[in-house]
Amino acid sequence: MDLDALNAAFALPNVLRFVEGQGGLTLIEVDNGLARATLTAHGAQVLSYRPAEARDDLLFVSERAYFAPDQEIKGGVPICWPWFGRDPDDPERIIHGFARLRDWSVPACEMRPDGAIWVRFGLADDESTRALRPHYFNLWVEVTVGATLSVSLTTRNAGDEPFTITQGLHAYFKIGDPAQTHVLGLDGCRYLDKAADAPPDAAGVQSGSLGLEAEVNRIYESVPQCLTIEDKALSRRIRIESHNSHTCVVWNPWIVGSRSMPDLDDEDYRRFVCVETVNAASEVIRVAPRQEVRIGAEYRLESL
Ligand SMILES: O=P(O)(O)OC[C@H]1O[C@H](O)[C@H](O)[C@@H](O)[C@@H]1O
Repeated sequence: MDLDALNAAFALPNVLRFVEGQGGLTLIEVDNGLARATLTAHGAQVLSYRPAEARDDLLFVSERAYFAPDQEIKGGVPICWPWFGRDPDDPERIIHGFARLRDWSVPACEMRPDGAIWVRFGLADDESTRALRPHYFNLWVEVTVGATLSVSLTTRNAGDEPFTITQGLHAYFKIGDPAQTHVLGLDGCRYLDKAADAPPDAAGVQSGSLGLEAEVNRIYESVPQCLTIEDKALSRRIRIESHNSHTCVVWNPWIVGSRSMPDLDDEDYRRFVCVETVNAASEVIRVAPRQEVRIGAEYRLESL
């Protein structure tokens, strides 16, 4: 990407600049008084967000994450599209779709009246995407870095045939200690249990808050709009407000899972939990010709 051109168009002295990061990836560094954040055009991914008064980052990024043009980055808020989980057309394909492997363009970037920085990333179909899915599309990821962090993903069907997608904002939240972390707001929600030792069609109903004591890999259905991660070790709450999503994936790979993933440290299961705003499982989204659909989430940190 042409960093000089991006900086000439959008840089704001001491507030926003484009730099080259590890693996040659394009990074956007933001420090606007409300928060500090790092975004990358690779996958249109937020890598880091820390509000001005916060001690710790909202997000986790693995120290073993790959930073390379054709790899996904383990951490931050990966964008999963046009399939979430396994591709129903071909389960051998990369999990969670191709959007997070691509370099997105940065067509717009501005400071809002309240001082927040808004960035728009764009991606459109090309020969290689049409080889995987024969769809004509425009995608936008919009990120707002302010007193809260907002991420949204808009899909526009640019063709004449309807298509279906599943998708997700696969947020990796930093935690201080799994034993002192709970996910609140899922009480009474049905879930599909995808943990490695669960039988193929295992399901359950959440009772009370969800603690982290073993592998968790659950797809919760009909979830409320607002969920909370309470983290006593970091003395904070993370509020997650989702839009156009009624499904939430909670994932912590625990010890065996962390050890099995080359881009995670063996101990990383102690350092994050994923609480993902998704359209997945039975929540498949149909996009009619010329129609736009949007999924989004706003993340807010509060002290305990
Ligand atoms: O592809 P990754 O970023 O490693 O994420 C991988 C994980 O994502 C989701 O949370 C799924 O529910 C898990 O089954 C999967 O293992």
